[in-house]
Amino acid sequence: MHAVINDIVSSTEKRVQNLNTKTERSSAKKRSSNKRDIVAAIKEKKLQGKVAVISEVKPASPGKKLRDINPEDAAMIASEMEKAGAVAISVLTEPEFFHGSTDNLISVRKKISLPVLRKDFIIDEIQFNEIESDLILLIAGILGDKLGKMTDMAISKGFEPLVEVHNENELKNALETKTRIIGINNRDLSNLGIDLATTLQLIPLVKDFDRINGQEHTIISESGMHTIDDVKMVVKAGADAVLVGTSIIKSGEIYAKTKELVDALDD
Ligand SMILES: O=P(O)(O)OC[C@@H](O)[C@@H](O)c1c[nH]c2ccccc12
Repeated sequence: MHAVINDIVSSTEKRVQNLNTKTERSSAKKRSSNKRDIVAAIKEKKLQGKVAVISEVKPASPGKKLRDINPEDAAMIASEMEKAGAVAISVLTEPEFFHGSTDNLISVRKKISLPVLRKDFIIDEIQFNEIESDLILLIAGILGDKLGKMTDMAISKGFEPLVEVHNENELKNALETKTRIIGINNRDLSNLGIDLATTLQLIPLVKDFDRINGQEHTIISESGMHTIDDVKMVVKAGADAVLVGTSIIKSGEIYAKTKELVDALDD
């Protein structure tokens, strides 16, 4: 794997060690019971002819600062995203490489009523006890054969898992878990390169699997989408939702840019 992802994982291992010394393993937190159901919300958006946009509160990506975001800003940004019709809000909580924070997520979740995704590198179950969120990201390429167990554990803690894949092997692994939601990351974590064709290649494999097994996964195309045409392309290919961070944050017009993507299918 590439240096950046290795660095992110080692930095996450240190965070996990700190959590362990704080003995938070015993203070198991369950997500609060008022369920913000993203699967139902995505279906509803689609029925309205709108694009289900998961809009991301993202201060930076590795080596690229986007915008300083403190908890107060995070709530304001998320609130504009909600007004513009976003179906859910993703909040980076990884501190070192993405400049995120758990305080940003707490502040967002208090302010808005949409489902909130915790965007972080989850490698140990103790991280489930850190903070409440509606969804939690599990990255197949990082968890490897721990993916199934971590998915079960996330569900038992009351989280909706979003299992992220980037290639066919990771997808096969993901489809063996109990997740209802598959995220197809167009960004290759090993070199950070973007290729929207990743979504187009993997969607048919999910659809085939679902047809054969009588299942219905919700598919989210993630990363690297900037324009109305980008979004139209992945939706036409069968994506149920899109996850967009950089282009919304960088635009400086959170409401207008989110709305533009939500309305991408309007004539
Ligand atoms: O900023 P973008 O290219 O619109 O991408 C958003 C989101 O998909 C991206 O932040 C992301 C996808 N998977 C991740 C895993 C960890 C951290 C971040 C991510």
